[in-house]
Amino acid sequence: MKLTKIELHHFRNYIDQTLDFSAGINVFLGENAQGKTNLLEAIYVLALTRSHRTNNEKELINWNSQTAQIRGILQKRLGSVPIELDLGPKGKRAKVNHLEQARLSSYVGQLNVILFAPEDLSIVKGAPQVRRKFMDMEFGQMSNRYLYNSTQYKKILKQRNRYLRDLHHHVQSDRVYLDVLSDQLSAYGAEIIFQRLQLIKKLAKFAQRIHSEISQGKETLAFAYKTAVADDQLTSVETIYQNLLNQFKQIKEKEITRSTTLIGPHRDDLNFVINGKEVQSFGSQGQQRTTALSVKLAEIDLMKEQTNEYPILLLDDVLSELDDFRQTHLLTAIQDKVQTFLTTTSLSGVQQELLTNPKIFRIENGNVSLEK
Ligand SMILES: Nc1ncnc2c1ncn2[C@@H]1O[C@H](COP(=O)(O)OP(=O)(O)OP(=O)(O)O)[C@@H](O)[C@H]1O
Repeated sequence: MKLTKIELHHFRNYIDQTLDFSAGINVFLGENAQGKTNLLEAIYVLALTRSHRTNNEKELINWNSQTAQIRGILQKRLGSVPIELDLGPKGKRAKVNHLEQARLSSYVGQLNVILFAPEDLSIVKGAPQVRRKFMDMEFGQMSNRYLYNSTQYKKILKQRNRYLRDLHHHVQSDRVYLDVLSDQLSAYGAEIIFQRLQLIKKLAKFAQRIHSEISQGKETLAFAYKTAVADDQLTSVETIYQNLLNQFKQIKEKEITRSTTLIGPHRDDLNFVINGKEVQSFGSQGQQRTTALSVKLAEIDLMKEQTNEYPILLLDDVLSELDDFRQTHLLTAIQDKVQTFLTTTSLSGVQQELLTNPKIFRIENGNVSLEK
């Protein structure tokens, strides 16, 4: 999959901007605070309908405007597909082939992106929510079912937490309704956990091979999914569902006292293990970086396997964070396969011989010019 063109209207500091992209490497080059990341963000938002760096969508719209539009032309195996996302005070509207989509979840997945930013280097050591967000963002793009389940799960989780609070403060007393919410949460939660397990297994297979290559055969990387559901109950959606439901019955009083849902995929975690030891606790900085890189590269392969198209790679100021050896791995792995967009303040820290025919866009205060 390639993004051949993008049009921005009133998106951040871009008033009216049209850019034609190379199918290979595209570089957004410029000083700080000129609008490089805004361009990557526009591609990310066009793909996922939400930003990777803000939950406040108003921030995406130019300060002097009420609405913003992002349009893109995708080149897929089966032909060219125009997509469009409109942002405004009434929310978001998405179009594919000029047809408005009733649900955003049916739109996500048209354009698949993988973002690699310096924060991703903390995927190993960072807080568990970083890894949960990672799973939700990646798996949601690969599977509409996953995206639907996690949207429903979040909705019911919110309701359930509110209801637990009400029970705690005696605003409500009907425990049967709590059981109804527990049942619904267990059903969506079981789907999510089961799908995560399956996709993690596939992701691990690719990551293992890549990690072994980068570590020159010295290290074996494995993934461990941490959940409140007992290992021997993880065999099917049904067993996970029953297990969650039973646990909810047992911890009901505790949850009311704490006014929050204590188990489920929103509390789960993903751990990385090298040669039998958890990288989180024991890994060196180098091992953590190699793990992060292996996971990112594995995502590309997994997305290709799941969707039959290579995703687009967005590298936000990350090359300068990687040493030559890891840079070489990254750039060789994507060469001639994956359309890439990277931001940098300078090309001097980048191994330019590995950037084949890059199209270089110079960004100055929201103005874009092509570098000869
Ligand atoms: N909603 C908005 N409307 C207008 N301008 C905005 C808006 N949001 C951000 N900007 C401007 O965008 C610029 C920041 O752009 P961006 O985050 O892309 O920086 P960058 O070029 O990636 O720099 P760095 O290398 O520091 O990350 C700032 O000048 C900021 O004032």
